Amino acid sequence: MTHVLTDIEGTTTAIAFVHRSLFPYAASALEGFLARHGEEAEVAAVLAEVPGEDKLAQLRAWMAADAKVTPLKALQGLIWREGYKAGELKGHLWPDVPGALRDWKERGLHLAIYSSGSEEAQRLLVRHSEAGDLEPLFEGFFDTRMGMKREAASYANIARAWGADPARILFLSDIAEELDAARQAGLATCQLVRPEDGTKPSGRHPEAADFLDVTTRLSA
Ligand SMILES: CSCCC(=O)C(=O)COP(=O)(O)O
Ligand SMILES: [Mg+2]
Repeated sequence: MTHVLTDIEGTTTAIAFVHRSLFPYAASALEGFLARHGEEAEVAAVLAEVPGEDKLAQLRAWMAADAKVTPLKALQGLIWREGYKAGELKGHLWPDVPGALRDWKERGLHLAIYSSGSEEAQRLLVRHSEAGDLEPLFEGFFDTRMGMKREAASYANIARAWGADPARILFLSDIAEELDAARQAGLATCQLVRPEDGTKPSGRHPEAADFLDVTTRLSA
């Protein structure tokens, strides 16, 4: 294995942090953020991708459905940027994650993230993590612009963009359907089955309880 591609929610980071901190933060800040920044080019460009007249209503409907749609994920990233910079947010990483990532990097492994969260949201979470700035450890931050996470073509797109042989990429996720799609594209897979997140083993992918388990698998 030469490359490790990791999911965030349920893999590096507690599901509870995403659903009880990040998402509520964005939901409560949304209306004020649009009032302050809606005319700015960066935000207006995202809003142009939101269908219908009532952008706020559409965004709130997507939030309620946890829709993994690119314009919502982009806007959440812009809102979280304000929160991280204000010190109101800190990126959660499970205790086993920072040391393992540094170890893998020191071994010469290439590291990247693939999440439905936008590239901006990914960078912010690891830059402002509880373990400090881990952004330099990663070569890539792939999001739904590469495709949806349950589609095999997305992983082929990522391997091509990363310049990596799919068979030498290990994809880490908690979601079996994402791992299925990655396997279909020729990637190696490992399901993170973190008891703290209540993840259920799929029984069709190799499993790890944490990143220390993954290190053991990488060393095998
Ligand atoms: C980068 S932290 C925010 C994660 C996020 O917005 C999200 O929707 C997570 O979805 P995933 O498909 O990566 O579990
Ligand atoms: Mg996940």
